[in-house]
Amino acid sequence: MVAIAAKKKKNVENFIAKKTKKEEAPVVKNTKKNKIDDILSGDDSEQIDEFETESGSSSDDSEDDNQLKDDFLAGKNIELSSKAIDDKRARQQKEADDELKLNIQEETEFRLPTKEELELEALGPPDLPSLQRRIKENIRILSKFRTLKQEGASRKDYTDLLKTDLSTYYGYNEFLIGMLSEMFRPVELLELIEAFENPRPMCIRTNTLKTRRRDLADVLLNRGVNLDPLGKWSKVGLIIYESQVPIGATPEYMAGHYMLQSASSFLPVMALAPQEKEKIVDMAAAPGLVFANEMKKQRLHSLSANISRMGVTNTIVINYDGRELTKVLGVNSCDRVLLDAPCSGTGVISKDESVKSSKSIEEIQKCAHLQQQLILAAIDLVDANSKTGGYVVYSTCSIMVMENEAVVDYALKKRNVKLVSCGLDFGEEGFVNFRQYRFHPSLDKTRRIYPHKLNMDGFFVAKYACQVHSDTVMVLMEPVFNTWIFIATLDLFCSTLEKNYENVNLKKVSNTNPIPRSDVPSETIEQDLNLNDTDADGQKSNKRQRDDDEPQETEDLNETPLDNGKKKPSSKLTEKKTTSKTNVKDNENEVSPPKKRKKRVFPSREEVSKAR
Ligand SMILES: C[S@@+](CC[C@H](N)C(=O)[O-])C[C@H]1O[C@@H](n2cnc3c(N)ncnc32)[C@H](O)[C@@H]1O
Repeated sequence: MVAIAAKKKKNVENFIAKKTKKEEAPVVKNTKKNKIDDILSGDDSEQIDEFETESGSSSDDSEDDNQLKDDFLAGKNIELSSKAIDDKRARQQKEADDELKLNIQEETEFRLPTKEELELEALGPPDLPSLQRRIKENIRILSKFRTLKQEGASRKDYTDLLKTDLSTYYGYNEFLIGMLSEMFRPVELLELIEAFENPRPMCIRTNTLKTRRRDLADVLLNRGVNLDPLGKWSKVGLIIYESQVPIGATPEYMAGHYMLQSASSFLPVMALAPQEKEKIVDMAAAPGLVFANEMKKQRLHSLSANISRMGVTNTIVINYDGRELTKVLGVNSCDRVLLDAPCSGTGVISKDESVKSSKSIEEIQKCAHLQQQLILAAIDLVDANSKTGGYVVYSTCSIMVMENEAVVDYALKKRNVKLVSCGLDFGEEGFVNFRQYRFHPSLDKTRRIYPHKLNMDGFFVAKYACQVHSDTVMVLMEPVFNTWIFIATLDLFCSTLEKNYENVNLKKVSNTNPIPRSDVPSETIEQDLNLNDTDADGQKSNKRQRDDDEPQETEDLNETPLDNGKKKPSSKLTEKKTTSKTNVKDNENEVSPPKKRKKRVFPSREEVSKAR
């Protein structure tokens, strides 16, 4: 006992020493105590409190105070000390006055640049500090528009400038910045974009087949890894702040004690939520089987390597296009399907900056079309009459509505399934209304994860599920590149997994397909998604071409956002949207020539990051 206590104490000391060195943790602030509470016993809390006190004592103020204290102790004249205090106060007052003056100056000075000024600006390299100031000022004005706006200027003048400035400053293409600005208010848009500039914290998932999180944390702490539990919602995750050893090459990693995984990626398996009794009892009674399918041959090697490293033994790796799986495994042959679909990656820009400028409407449509096909195949694999149910979880690391709510809504219309809660008590509700689109009301049961809100990768989860009482077959469709397979398996086998989540999101209620729903408006986003006449179900789509003069809604930066960041459907109609829509359609069908645009001069990536 004494030896264990001493070891724990040493761990704490190590931990504290490391914490002092590291920068402030991105997700969990003030967590040293939490961590110790969670990982170790309470004996060392005094030291931790001490550390916290010490760590907060290096400000300018305390330096000044120490100086005063030293002077006083050295017997210097008390008047001197008093003068020093007065000087300090005067200095602080002057700084505050200067800042106030600067603010007033900025408030009165900001004006929208003229067309000529903008044209001139576009000819030279961008002045990034001025752009940054202008973005901030613009957003400040937009958030108090009536009071602060320039006389005669419209909201659109400001939002157009904002979109252009954001594109130039952060390197986004016009399409993506336009899409994002339709989803978020200006302040939140900037928060999101800023969040994409920074990496998310590294997380690991404990392989509970081989170890316990507490033991793993202990070993890693001793190796010089600075870590914390990943929050109350996960019992197996650890967040890594800093490490003196490569996390992907420790002996514990090699031995399959953990898996590197982003926090968002924990969610689909949580949403699938096999319940403890079902898993353990039923699995022991009739061992579970996981089909891990991956279409790309070159990814099979790492998939198999992971499976074997993690000690997973109940898995069959197969190599098919997910859309063909019903032919391979049979229609209505499975109890659950997890579809972590291939997507545009617009939720993980911090991992892949190229997404900022490489994604176009055509590419998003292409992804969405494939996702539609995959989700139908996933549902078709599930047996609605299965004793255990038949749940499908759909997830993407995209934040585009077209790849998420629109795909889920599409499946609701094409199959006899229903949405139920994901069982995740965080994240934003999925959109029910977006621009002119109206999705099924139950879409509010899906979950959106944003980096600026939760410091997790942008993600979307919807659970397509049937009630399960014991697991016999689980198909991880396509997605299992390197994680789901054993994660799902671990969750099936182990009693330490997350639970207490409502078990269903989209429930397959019948193996027959529905007649078209009449409770939704005929025009939905799916019509925008289908690039050709055949829909994802292989049937002729009833896609209706939008008349060019059909009224469109305003850009959402011009609309009043709802409190939760969603936009109220607006009845205000503008020409602008019709124009941009026509341009998109022009690309597809060449109806009319797109408007000529001046080519913008973008700074090089190096230029931008250097300046920033
Ligand atoms: C989002 S990733 C899956 C990531 C995985 N779940 C993980 O956590 O590591 C999507 C995967 O879908 C695969 N894929 C793309 N098109 C597919 C298709 N038609 N059928 C099956 N898999 C496909 C890609 O090769 C990629 O590995």
